[in-house]
Amino acid sequence: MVGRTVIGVIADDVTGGTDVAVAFRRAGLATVILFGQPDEQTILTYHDAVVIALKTRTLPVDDAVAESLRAAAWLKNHGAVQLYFKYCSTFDSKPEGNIGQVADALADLQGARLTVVAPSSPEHRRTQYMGNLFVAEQPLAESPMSHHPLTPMTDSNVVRLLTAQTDRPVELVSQKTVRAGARAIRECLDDLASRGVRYAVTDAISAADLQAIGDACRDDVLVTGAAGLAGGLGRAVAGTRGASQSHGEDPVGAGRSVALAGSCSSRTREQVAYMRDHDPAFFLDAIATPDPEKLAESALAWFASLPAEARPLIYSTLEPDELRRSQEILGTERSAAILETATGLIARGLVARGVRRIVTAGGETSGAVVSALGIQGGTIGAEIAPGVPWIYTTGPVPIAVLLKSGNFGDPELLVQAVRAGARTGEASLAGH
Ligand SMILES: Nc1ncnc2c1ncn2[C@@H]1O[C@H](COP(=O)(O)OP(=O)(O)O)[C@@H](O)[C@H]1O
Ligand SMILES: O=C(O)[C@@H](O)C(=O)COP(=O)(O)O
Repeated sequence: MVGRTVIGVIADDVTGGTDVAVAFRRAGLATVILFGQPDEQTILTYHDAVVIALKTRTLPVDDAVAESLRAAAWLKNHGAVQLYFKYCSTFDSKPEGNIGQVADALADLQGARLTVVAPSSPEHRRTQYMGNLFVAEQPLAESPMSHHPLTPMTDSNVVRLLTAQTDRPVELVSQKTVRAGARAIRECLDDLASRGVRYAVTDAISAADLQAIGDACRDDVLVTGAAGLAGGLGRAVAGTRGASQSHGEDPVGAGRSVALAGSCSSRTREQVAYMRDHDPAFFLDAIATPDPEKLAESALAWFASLPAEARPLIYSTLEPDELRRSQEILGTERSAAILETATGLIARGLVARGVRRIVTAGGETSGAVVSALGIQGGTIGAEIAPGVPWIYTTGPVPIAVLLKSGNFGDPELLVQAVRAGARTGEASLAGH
């Protein structure tokens, strides 16, 4: 172990926060996750890495910058010497921001000359070559991410995407340099810095590439990327190679379990379709009932009518053409706000009715649930899929939450997650 809080992590959404927390923990660092801005009462025992999971990805730029700086200041006051800005492995952002602006603000706070930008996360099949980001076999802009409800990604080139979000010079560190190893990467970064470049968008297509980048920027005051680089950096900082901390024990055990899905990603659509074939399911129809309180009431009344052993799904997930219709009728932001508010109210109602295990699909959706439940933090439990751990909340009545990124997990994940909780109170991914 490293011996003090060395890495302070600012994640731009809560599923990204859990993903990056797992990456640092797997690297051998004692890691804690906090949701939203901690206050002065937040008690922090000893940790190597502290993740603050925010919900800033789709906020207006100025708000996202202010929230990120506040979290960064807290982390620095609590001992962090290095900051890690975690954004999505598919660089989810609007054309105008706000990854670039948040990175600018954090770089100024840290006095960083040059900052690495590496969204690649090969474990999740996100790779970057010659600045172009791929989702499995497809360029980002041709992948299902081009249909995202809030941040449709229609350009695959990270240098271009970032350049549109910052006035500072951006250059590529290509795969050739990365393959030459950590020393060559470091020399390249130093050369770029001496030429006034401020961001190095760095290719990576394998875990070994990310390890070399992590080794190269081990001492940088600001590093940015997805969970892939966090793993490389974490191992470089910990001085270990893949040492894995044991995960926290499950304090919740068997309990009523419900899945809430708000993601419309292709993987979540498969997971929802699979779960609808296996378990009772309730569709949140925002067009028919554009009032979050009423929508939540009807979902909770439906839940109350189910037998106690049911493991239901409550979802708003739609196919891209249906989603477009919903957004045309209600407006993109209004429909998201209605559904996120409703889902938060439902989560609160479920906990009031004795539910102790909640599985959520979607980053914004998970953020709405965490905030409605007032969850301030938790310990990281076993992963049910790579980057998708159970989190056991702190507080007098702990609950287990599984905050699933829209794109992660096998098609059976939601069904397995609600069953694993109901049967044994535990589910883990072999090998992690
Ligand atoms: N039926 C729908 N109509 C309009 N917006 C929707 C619908 N279902 C979900 N959404 C919104 O789409 C967004 C999905 O984002 P998110 O939860 O982050 O998923 P992902 O992890 O796939 O990005 C949320 O704001 C959610 O409220
Ligand atoms: O990096 C990733 O892909 C994830 O950690 C992530 O950020 C998830 O975001 P959502 O897809 O919005 O859940």
